[in-house]
Amino acid sequence: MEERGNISIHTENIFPIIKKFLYSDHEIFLRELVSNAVDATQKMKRLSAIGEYKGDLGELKVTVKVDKDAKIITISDNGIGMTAEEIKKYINQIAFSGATEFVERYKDAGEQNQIIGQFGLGFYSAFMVADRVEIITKSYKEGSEAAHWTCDGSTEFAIAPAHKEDQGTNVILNVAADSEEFLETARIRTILDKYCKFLPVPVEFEGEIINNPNPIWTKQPSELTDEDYKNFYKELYPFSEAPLFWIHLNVDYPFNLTGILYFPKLKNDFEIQRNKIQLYSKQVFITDEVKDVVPEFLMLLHGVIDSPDIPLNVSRSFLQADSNVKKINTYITKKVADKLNDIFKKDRATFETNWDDINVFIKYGMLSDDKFYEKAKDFVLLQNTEAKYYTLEEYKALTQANQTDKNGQLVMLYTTDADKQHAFVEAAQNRSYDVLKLDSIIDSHFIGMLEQKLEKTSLKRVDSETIGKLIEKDETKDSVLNDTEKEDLKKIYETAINNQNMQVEVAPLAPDDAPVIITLPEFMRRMKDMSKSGGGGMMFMGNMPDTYNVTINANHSINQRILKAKDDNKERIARQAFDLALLSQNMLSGSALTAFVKRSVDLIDKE
Ligand SMILES: Nc1ncnc2c1ncn2[C@@H]1O[C@H](COP(=O)(O)OP(=O)(O)OP(=O)(O)O)[C@@H](O)[C@H]1O
Repeated sequence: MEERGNISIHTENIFPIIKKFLYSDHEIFLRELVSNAVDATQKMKRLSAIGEYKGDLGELKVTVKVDKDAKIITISDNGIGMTAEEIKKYINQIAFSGATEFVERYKDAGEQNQIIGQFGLGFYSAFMVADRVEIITKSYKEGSEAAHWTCDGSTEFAIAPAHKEDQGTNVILNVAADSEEFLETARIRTILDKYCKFLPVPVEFEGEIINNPNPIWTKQPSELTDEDYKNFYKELYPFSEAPLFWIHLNVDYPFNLTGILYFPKLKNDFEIQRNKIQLYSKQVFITDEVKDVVPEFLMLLHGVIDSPDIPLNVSRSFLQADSNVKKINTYITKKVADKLNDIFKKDRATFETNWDDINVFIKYGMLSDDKFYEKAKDFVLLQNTEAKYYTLEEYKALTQANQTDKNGQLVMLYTTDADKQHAFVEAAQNRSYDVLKLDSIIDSHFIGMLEQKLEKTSLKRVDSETIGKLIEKDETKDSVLNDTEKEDLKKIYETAINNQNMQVEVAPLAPDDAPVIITLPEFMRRMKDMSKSGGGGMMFMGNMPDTYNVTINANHSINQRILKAKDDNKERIARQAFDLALLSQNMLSGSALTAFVKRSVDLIDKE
């Protein structure tokens, strides 16, 4: 006999809310219904395991079918099914989650975490796409009668006896006119692929099993080979290059979390590579926007995190304040640091080979997270121009004796472009100084951080001063020129250069140092860099022209020759020497370059 009734008071406003609130995400109905079907089959397994169900389980499976002509989507399972009473209780009284009762009854059997649904939207999300929903279901309980429930999206429902051979549930959606896009098999396949790819029970669509019910993150690391991890990466990102290495996460206290994080080969465009971590709850895909769950600097990693303890359908600000999320954040950071330390200790060669790809994570992490800095300071590497790698400690040991200045400050030299700054790198090497390669965007911040954290240490770009000034020692160099000669030389050069932004100075350098050296002071450059990246209230600096220091080597024979040259030739030679300095730094162009070439031809012609 058919029975009619009203869905409980809680539901008065639920349908408009479901339709409106979830408007943008209608496709989620399929995730919810397939998840319910999967839960029902899992419960069956559970009942069989604890001896409550003695029959043959058969092949537990969920099937999704689309009948475009009849405008119907059916989600079927051979799980526990429901009696008419259970439908009334679990489906009609929607505020009363069936899972709660299930857990109550079986909590002593353990593993109830596996059973509780956490997705919050539930069965009624079906009404986002259907104007009539039917359930035909038969309980696993012996002698149960099948039941047929129908509801048209109002608060009224009908329930009647039905015929169904096997236990299990068919949820039948009569798709609404405004949702017919979901009758396209391609669309359904895409949705299944997104949310159901790793559900723990086989899901069939169009005669095929579309999921991998045993993804590797649910297994023990000891069961898995490197090949397994690499293959899984391919499964997740079919078009990506093989990952460098990975971390298998596995924790059950104080929260539950499993997963695998991969270190990808980094491309230049970091933005594109973000949001490559997928968040699951009990193998159901939730989102790939993991901001707040994963520390910012680790968002460049790829992979999967699965946790039933992450609150899912809550607002962002709540997520940030959630204590589980904070713990998860800390845990992941620690695991990543430990893993890196492990590789560094066990296989430094591999660590060095991969440095180009991982240094951005590590530096970014050190900059943004003090705890990570504390761990990473032991394995962060500095690379010098000879492509050798040192830890901070090792590098200090290497340079301390030779590169400590007269004030006891250790000066580490670096280049941002070993080719362009070649003359300066060579001048440093001539003094047996070591030069680091710090050339990525993040390095300018990294340099600042090192200066703050390392005691009595500064970093200077190799072309920011003449070598004698970069690392000032106590020794004073004798000058071959007296003060009047120096003053004369300065004036000759000033006239020859004729540019206010070039600060000329005459200094006694080594005779084999270059005759003219042009430098952009470290302080000036950093301020300009800062204003370019919009920080530090230094915006005005960005518009100022670069002011270079031009150091004339008093001890170089050319400069002595200039003083002795005929008056009309003095400035010509000075200009030529200055242009050569510009040339060595790639700063000579336009009419100055043309003039230089002409002058050079003249000079050769005269020889
Ligand atoms: N395919 C099914 N087979 C058996 N029981 C089902 C099925 N679908 C739903 N149910 C019952 O209906 C209840 C309500 O489902 P609903 O999806 O609204 O909430 P839930 O699954 O408990 O929690 P969630 O909000 O996570 O979905 C379930 O707990 C379950 O007892």
